[in-house]
Amino acid sequence: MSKLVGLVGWRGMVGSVLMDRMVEEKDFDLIEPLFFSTSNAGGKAPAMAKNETTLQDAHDIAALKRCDIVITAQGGDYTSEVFPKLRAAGWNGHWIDAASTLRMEKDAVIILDPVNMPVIKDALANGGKNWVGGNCTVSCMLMGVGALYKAGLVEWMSTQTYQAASGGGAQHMRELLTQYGTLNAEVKSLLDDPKSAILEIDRKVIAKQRALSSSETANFGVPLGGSLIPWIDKDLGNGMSKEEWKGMAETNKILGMGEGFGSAAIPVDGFCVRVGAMRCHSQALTFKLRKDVPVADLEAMIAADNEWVKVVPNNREATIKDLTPVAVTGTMTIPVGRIRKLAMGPEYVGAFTIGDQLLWGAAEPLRRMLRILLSA
Ligand SMILES: NC(=O)C1=CN([C@@H]2O[C@H](COP(=O)(O)OP(=O)(O)OC[C@H]3O[C@@H](n4cnc5c(N)ncnc54)[C@H](OP(=O)(O)O)[C@@H]3O)[C@@H](O)[C@H]2O)C=CC1
Ligand SMILES: N[C@@H](CC(=O)OP(=O)(O)O)C(=O)O
Repeated sequence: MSKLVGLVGWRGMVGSVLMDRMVEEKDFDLIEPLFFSTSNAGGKAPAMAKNETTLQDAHDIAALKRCDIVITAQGGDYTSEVFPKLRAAGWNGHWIDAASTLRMEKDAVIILDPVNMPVIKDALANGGKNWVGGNCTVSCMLMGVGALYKAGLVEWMSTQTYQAASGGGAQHMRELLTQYGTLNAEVKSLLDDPKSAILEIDRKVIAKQRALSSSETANFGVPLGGSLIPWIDKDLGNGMSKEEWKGMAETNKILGMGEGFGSAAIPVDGFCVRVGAMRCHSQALTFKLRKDVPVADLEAMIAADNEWVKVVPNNREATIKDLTPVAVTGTMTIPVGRIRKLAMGPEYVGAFTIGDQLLWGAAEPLRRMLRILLSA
């Protein structure tokens, strides 16, 4: 008999991408889905429903308890409220979650199976039941350059990120586009006149950016269109943003290294920056390798690591064509390019990588974990 799989958060942005991928990969052929809602219990479940066509109340512990597996992309507040109650009620099913809430819990595994299948298998063999998707930036980075970690080559890594508006959620994407629209409208007549002075356009744009209404900056707090914001997530009070903290903590946990695994953690640190891209997170990486390895060998290792990674030749033409958010958005491809030795010495290597933060950064690891559980 098919497993009963509860789906919570399926109509949100991450959830919608997840549903699309599940349909594409025919995951629904293998399960009996039970759709939940926090706002429309009793309503009609989406077309993927089979026998269970009524939306269940996502806060109804008894309804959730019926499920063999629950997948949620509803968000951290939902997880904080419902997950402890569900476990306390004696539910022993598998919980697959997109939110960060449980990620660093001892009994939770951060799932990214092309990178850490051994860690997942080990946890499964030991009765693991809690599976959490990683931070989008970390997951996309490891899909690209995980090979260097697996080979034990990385002494440390520094990341400089260029994170898209979608990381904040749907409203942030809308706000970014509204800001771009407002700025364009402000100088439209000057742009239409090829003889207009660029410095006048520039003056008007900066004046408008500084005067954007509070409703036009309600989500980011400041203008992002035509600007950037070098802070993402909470202020940890020690000069570090929470997004930056996740880089080292999650990279090591995903790889089964550092605290809790009886080995030294690999240092990962840098700056996380919000830019005016829509839904792809990009990162410039600096590696200190444990030894001097030729660039061609590094490229070969990266290219052979998984079926989605694609090495982009380090030349201008290939880079501007294939190594941009516009090229990558909506695809499963993880391009890694700009791979070259840096001036600091032969063990120092630079690379640039991009991933769709709603696919590999959020939805895809969840549906792949479902498949792993179904085939276990
Ligand atoms: N955004 C991101 O980049 C990432 C997000 N995550 C995690 O996933 C969680 C969900 O994120 P995200 O998908 O962006 O959140 P959304 O705000 O898009 O969706 C969350 C929920 O909001 C409710 N909702 C209310 N109004 C609407 C509407 N107009 N359209 C769709 N849904 C609506 C839905 O619940 P209901 O149907 O019950 O009303 C939905 O499941 C995050 O909180 C985070 O924990 C993880 C990785 C990346
Ligand atoms: N913080 C990420 C998005 C996200 O949801 O991250 P996390 O899953 O670690 O909370 C960003 O803003 O780009």
